Amino acid sequence: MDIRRSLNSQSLAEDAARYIAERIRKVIAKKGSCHLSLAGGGTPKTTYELLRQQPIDWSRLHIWFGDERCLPVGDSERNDTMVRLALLNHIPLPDNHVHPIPAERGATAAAAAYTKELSDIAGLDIILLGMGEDGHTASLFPENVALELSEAAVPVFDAPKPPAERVSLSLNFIRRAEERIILLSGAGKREILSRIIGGERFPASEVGTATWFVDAAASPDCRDC
Ligand SMILES: O=C1O[C@H](COP(=O)(O)O)[C@@H](O)[C@H](O)[C@H]1O
Repeated sequence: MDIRRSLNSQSLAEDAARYIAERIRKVIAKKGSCHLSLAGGGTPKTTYELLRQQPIDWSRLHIWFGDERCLPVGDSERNDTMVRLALLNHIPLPDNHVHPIPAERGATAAAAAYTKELSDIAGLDIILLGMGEDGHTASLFPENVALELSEAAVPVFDAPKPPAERVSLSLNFIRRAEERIILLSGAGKREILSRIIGGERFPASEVGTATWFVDAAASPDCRDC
């Protein structure tokens, strides 16, 4: 596992924002555009706020989402609401470069629509992911049937973390991206990370090769924090 440790959540956000910006620039230099998928939840918010200050040719970036909660557009618990407030509202990105998951239509219809939209591109260049305290990533929860589905975007029901109905990129599709970056912050993540390092399997450990940005509180090797 490629684990990059940061002192605290602020330095994790700084380190991750710098790294992500550098990766985006590399992809744009090579391909002319970059398809980036973003994570939701609380962990990446500061990273997004710092990412918007980085020198990036935003006109060449496309934003996708790793998962969405089935709530009305604009709901404060939606992942795309957080991403708009922290990043998208502050950068000159063409409207048609933002690809929200239409989760307000319900999980089944939204997953089908997003799978269709994703079929227009060759694949994602970079996927940012988080990990929950139960080892879930995107909206792929341990033992949930969505883990077995192979379309690009899949409906998720019975998620143990509210709301129960969600849409997620599938494990299959996440594995096919060019690059994965996982952000982990806080003591609540330490036990699961330690079990993953010890060889136990959780959805977050199954995404394929990834660069893990971990702060001291989440790090099993940090005895004093
Ligand atoms: O519900 C979700 O949880 C994970 C982890 O969130 P965090 O608040 O613990 O950082 C997140 O990656 C995912 O996008 C989100 O929908």
